Amino acid sequence: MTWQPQQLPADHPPVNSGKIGVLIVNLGTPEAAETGAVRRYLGEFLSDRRVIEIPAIAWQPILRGIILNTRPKKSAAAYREVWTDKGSPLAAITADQAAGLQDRLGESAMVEWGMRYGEPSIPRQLQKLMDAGCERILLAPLYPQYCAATTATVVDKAAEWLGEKRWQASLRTLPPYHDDPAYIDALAADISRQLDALDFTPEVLLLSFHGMPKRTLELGDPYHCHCRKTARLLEEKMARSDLRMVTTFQSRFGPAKWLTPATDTTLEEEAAKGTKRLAIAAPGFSADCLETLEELAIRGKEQFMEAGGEQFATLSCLNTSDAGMTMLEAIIRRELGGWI
Ligand SMILES: C=CC1=C(C)c2cc3[nH]c(cc4nc(cc5[nH]c(cc1n2)c(C)c5CCC(=O)O)C(CCC(=O)O)=C4C)c(C)c3C=C
Ligand SMILES: [Fe+2]
Ligand SMILES: [Fe+2]
Repeated sequence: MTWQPQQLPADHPPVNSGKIGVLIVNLGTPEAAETGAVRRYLGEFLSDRRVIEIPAIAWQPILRGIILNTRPKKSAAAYREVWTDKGSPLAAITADQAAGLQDRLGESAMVEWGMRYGEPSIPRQLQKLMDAGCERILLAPLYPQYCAATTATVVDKAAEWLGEKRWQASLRTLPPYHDDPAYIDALAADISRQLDALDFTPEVLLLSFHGMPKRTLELGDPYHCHCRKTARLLEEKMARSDLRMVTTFQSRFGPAKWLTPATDTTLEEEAAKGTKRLAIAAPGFSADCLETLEELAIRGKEQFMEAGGEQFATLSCLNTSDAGMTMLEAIIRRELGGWI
């Protein structure tokens, strides 16, 4: 029997289009700063076995019976404090990063953005790229430090989608870039620029990374080591003898032991031991979000000032800064090597 084009499966892209797709991915965020939307988002996020490593039979009753009845109202109030005209900051900034990357890559690749939890979902965006003829796709989780709860779960979700395809697009994934000179240089330049623009001279620069349960370090997750290495390289690169740099971990969740030192207790301890002027940066977050704009810039400031601090500044993440976009373009282009 001779091959007929109409025999192509319905989900097949245009033949030999040769197009390349890039999907940048971040964590996910609620659709609205309202209790119901936050409950739906947290329900999906906190049901991920990569995020909460407790057997579902024990965890789901706690999640459905307690957490989803209490936390969404509190979190929605926090989201309202940082919500923008364009929606959640994390979604708005990620969309802008994709548009900026598209401008920089031009015709050589089609760029989309997606979220691991909520919308636009990874399957939806992978399908969009494939429908547009992309046969090769670079999946780029925008987490500089590898963590099973973030990087690996993005790859799991894409693999789940691939598992339903008869004819799969070829997929590459962006490796962690915690020690990549392009990333360290971008952070050093952007943080130095922001420090120089402050109207005070900080004594301490806190480098606050998202926390993880301590057990994940003991189980072999490289996340903690990646954060420490980023911090060490950044400190070396910035070479500021006038500034004491301290690495901390934020956003503790639940009763288990998390990585230490914790950002909130460090802020109080620093103030208590006499530090008056402090700046805080969050190098592990590619985009500003609830964790930086509310937890650090609002709650963190309150904690430091109430404990005796006098001047406090939260620095922006790389977002769509020149330094950040130049870094993103460089690491994505490198990964597309051989394709474009
Ligand atoms: C056990 C719970 C959590 C783990 C593990 C965890 C890991 C983790 N998270 C990020 C990045 C982000 N987390 C964000 C919000 C957020 N994180 C948790 C819990 C865990 N995170 C919760 C419950 C929330 C929601 C907000 C709240 O109710 O407090 C965000 C911001 C999302 C936004 O909409 O702005 C980011 C980004 C990393 C990098 C990480 C592990 C390394
Ligand atoms: Fe988180
Ligand atoms: Fe938080």
